[in-house]
Formats: sequence, C-alpha cells, structure tokens
Amino acid sequence: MKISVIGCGYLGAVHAATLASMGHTVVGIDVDAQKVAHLNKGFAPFHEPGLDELLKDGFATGRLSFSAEFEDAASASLHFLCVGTPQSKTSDTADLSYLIAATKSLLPHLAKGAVLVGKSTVPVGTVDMLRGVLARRPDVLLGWNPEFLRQGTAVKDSLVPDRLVYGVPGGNSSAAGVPVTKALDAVYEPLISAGIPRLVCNFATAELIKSAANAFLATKVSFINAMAELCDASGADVSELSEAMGLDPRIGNRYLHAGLGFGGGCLPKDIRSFRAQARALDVSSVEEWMGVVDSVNLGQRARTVEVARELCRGHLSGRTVTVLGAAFKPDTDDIRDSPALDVALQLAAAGAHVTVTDPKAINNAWMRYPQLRFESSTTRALEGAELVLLLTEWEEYRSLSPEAVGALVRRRTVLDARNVLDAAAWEAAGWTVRGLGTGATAEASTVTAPVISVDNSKRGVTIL
Ligand SMILES: NC(=O)c1ccc[n+]([C@@H]2O[C@H](COP(=O)([O-])OP(=O)(O)OC[C@H]3O[C@@H](n4cnc5c(N)ncnc54)[C@H](O)[C@@H]3O)[C@@H](O)[C@H]2O)c1
Ligand SMILES: O=c1ccn([C@@H]2O[C@H](COP(=O)(O)OP(=O)(O)O[C@H]3O[C@H](CO)[C@@H](O)[C@H](O)[C@H]3O)[C@@H](O)[C@H]2O)c(=O)[nH]1
Repeated sequence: MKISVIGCGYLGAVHAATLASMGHTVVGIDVDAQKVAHLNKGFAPFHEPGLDELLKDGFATGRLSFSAEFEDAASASLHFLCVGTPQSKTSDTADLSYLIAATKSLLPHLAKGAVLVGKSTVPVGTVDMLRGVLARRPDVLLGWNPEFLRQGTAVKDSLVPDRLVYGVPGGNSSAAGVPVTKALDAVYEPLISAGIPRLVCNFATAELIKSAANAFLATKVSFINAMAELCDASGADVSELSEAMGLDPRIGNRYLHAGLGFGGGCLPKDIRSFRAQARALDVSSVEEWMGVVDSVNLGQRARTVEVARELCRGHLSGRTVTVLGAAFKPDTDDIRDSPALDVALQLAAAGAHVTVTDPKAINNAWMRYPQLRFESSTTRALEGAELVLLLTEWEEYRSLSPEAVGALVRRRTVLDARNVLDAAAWEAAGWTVRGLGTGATAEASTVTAPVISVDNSKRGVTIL
C-alpha cells in the first residue's frame, strides 16, 4: 500500500520506517526541512535505538522516502497524522494547531476516497472537530489509531505492539466503519497475522483509550512516589515495598519504580490535557485525580532539591554538584519536561555550581538551557564534586564503580534519585548514599561524608 506519514518526529519517523519494513511504500512529510534532509541521508535526527538500521533498510528497498512537500503525499491512499499535540502555552489543554495546519496542508493533495488516520494523542472530540476541517471533502474517510510506543524502545514497540486500537465511524457495529477497518487491517496485516490483538471502537473511545492508558501509567508512578514519601517519613523502604506489592499479579511491578518521577513529551502534558478534558466535561473525579497525580510528580523534583540541600548541610550556594543525566529517561536524547534538567535548574537557581552530563542528550540540553554547565565526559563532570546526583538511570551510570568515582570527587555523597545503585556496595566504598523513599531521612541529615582532595593525576581516568 502507498502510505504517507505526516509529521516525522519521535513518533512519525519510527512509524514511517516500521511501515516500510512491513512492505509498504511510505513517504514521510515534515515541515522541518532540516529534519527531512537528515532522514533522507538515512539517519534519525534523534537518538532511538534501532531506528538508523530500519531507515537504512527502508532506503535500500526503495520503499521509504521523506519530503517537506505535501504534494509528495498525493499518490498515497492512506495518510497517518503524527504531528505534535503539545501542552498549550497558556493552559493545560493540548495545542491542536499543528494537527489542524497539517490537515489543511494535506487537504488539496488527498485522492478521492483517501483514508486519513490520526495517531497523535488528542483530547476526546478531536475527530469531530477535524471533520469540520474536512467538511468540503465528504469522500475522505477518517480513522483514529492511537499509538502506545515508548521512546527508547520505539522500534520494538512498533514491530511488536501490545495491541492495535482503531477508532472508526460508528464503532465496531457500524457498516460506516468497515472501509476504515479494512484499510487499517491491510496496513497492519503482518502484526494481525502474528496475533497482535486489535480492538475496533468509536472515535470517542479510541481517543479516551490513549489518554486513559497514559493516565493509569502516570497514576502508578505517582502512587509509588507517594508511598516513597511515606517510607521516608516512617523508616520503611519503598524498593522492598514496591517489589512485594508487584509480586501480586493484580498489581504487577511495572511502572512501580519510585524516584524522581515521570517527564517527557507525553505523560506530563497528556495528564494535564486529560484533566482539562474532564473539567470541560464536568467530571470532577478525573479532574481532581489528575491534579493529584501531577502534583505528586512535581513534588518529587522539589523533594530531590530539598534532599540535595540537606546533604550539603543546608546550603546549596557555592557547592560543586554533578548531575548524571539530562534526558527524561535513559536510551533517548529527548529532554522535553526532563525531571533531571528541572532539578539541575533548581539547584543552579539556589546557587550551586552545577555540571550536567548525559550520554546522548547534552546537545539538546545545552541548546535549550545555555545557562547550565554541560560536560560530555562523565569523568570530567565528576571531578571535584561535593555532591553527585543520579537523575537519569542510564546503564553507564548504574554500572559506575564507586571506587573509581570516589577517586574523582571531593566528597563521597550521592543522591540516587532513581533508586538504582547498589547502596551497600557504594557505602562499602565510603560513600554516603541517599535514595528517595529509602527511609533514611533522619540518618542522612546527621551523616557527613569525609572531604577528599581531588587527585589531578586521575584526570582522564576512564570509569565507564
Ligand atoms: N513520542 C512518543 O513516544 C509518542 C508515543 C505515542 C504518541 N505520541 C504522540 O504523537 C504525537 C507526536 O509526538 P512526537 O513525540 O513525535 O512529537 P515531535 O515534536 O517529535 O514530532 C512532531 C513532528 O511534526 C512536525 N510538524 C509540525 N507541524 C507540522 C505540519 N503542519 N505538517 C507536517 N509536520 C509537522 C514537526 O516538525 C515534528 O517533526 C503527539 O501527539 C504525541 O503525544 C508520541
Ligand atoms: O516505574 C516507573 C516507570 C517510568 N517512570 C518515568 O516515567 C516517564 C515515562 O516513561 P515511559 O512511559 O517509559 O516513556 P514514554 O516514552 O514517555 O512513554 C509513555 O508515553 C508515550 C506517549 O504517549 C506512550 O505511547 C507510552 O505508552 C507511555 O509509556 C519517564 O520519565 C520514566 O523515568 C518512573 O519514574 N517510574
């Protein structure tokens, strides 16, 4: 099938490459000409494991191309809308202007009877609104096919998704939806043959499934982070609590990892948009719920700064602090609403001398926050630190040697805000280790790690 993918960011570029790998002829359209040029060279314009290989395969077969011209989408019979729906600058609502602009640009190039399917995450009622934009083209068939991929594992999530959801006119029981269902079945034939479950529903349900799924994931994370606060107040350990809770299959251990909380281009803006939708629909339970999930999440960032202050004996001003991690999570260079950078900015605002390092996100972070100091070498970033904060749990930070890092820093104190380090091993190497929710509040405020002078001969030591 000839398919176009409109919007080639973290979602669209992966979707286009995945569809080409399934045997379709795909053109990706994006208004960002630089991104298009990058993609046409066979390289992803962002870090996503496995995507470069998929792009190269797509070009090798001649089935994949990218363009900044909407007319290049004209020969496609099915179009996927994958543009951004960020939080509006002035409220919690999703900004749908990119979606409307993309639909309008595509409109003159849609073949008769073309199928237009949205993948972007949108508030309930968006498809009805888009019908208005398409009013003069009643022949165009609309569908909504929300996407559930995660950055960092986007290729695998696209090739082996947990489920496919189709929003179609009238839902599962209406004849009006059949042509859209058939078209989407043809697109996803290899996945359906492999037994991936597919659910067909009406537009409102499809829109809400996506929002509700993200709201539930965010709820799990904020729930365990609220428990972490309780653990700190009572001397309990949230990692043990979470492990024990998760062994009950009705609860499960995924999205139950306590720490600095969620960030990124999806969960934070999606729960705010969900909250705004609930408010507009006068459903106060969801509105209040999402408000609590959001404030618990942001509270983890404030708590991290407070614990850092405690570990610096009450004063951040003038302290030399190293932040490990800038991306919102490991295996991506995405810094949208990054908890790590939020904390780094708060530490810097409190007067600390902050150095941030990250394996992949330094360039994005530096362009967005030139006021922060960045260092690409982990070794150099750690030299002379009085406090180390592990804020994004990249594998290379999880596997740091406490002895090697200890030789670089001035004070062996680490705040593991992702609760991933082997605290016993670090303590055995003379470190004071604090996590979030490890029940150590009282102890930590009294412990003082020894000050170690920096041995400059260790400069350039590779500790990874
Ligand atoms: N990132 C994810 O993991 C993920 C997963 C599932 C769903 N989503 C949803 O997918 C949508 C896209 O998210 P993203 O993370 O890929 O965003 P993104 O910002 O990385 O990508 C959006 C792309 O759309 C392009 N664009 C903007 N206006 C355009 C227009 N008028 N015509 C053509 N292209 C245009 C931008 O240049 C950009 O490349 C959002 O609704 C998001 O919530 C994202
Ligand atoms: O136990 C956990 C799990 C995750 N996180 C944090 O939660 C955030 C989101 O993580 P993740 O869900 O893995 O990343 P995303 O790529 O943002 O994916 C989410 O958002 C996408 C866009 O809507 C959806 O498609 C995915 O299904 C949904 O998982 C990150 O900051 C993680 O650090 C935790 O703090 N604790």
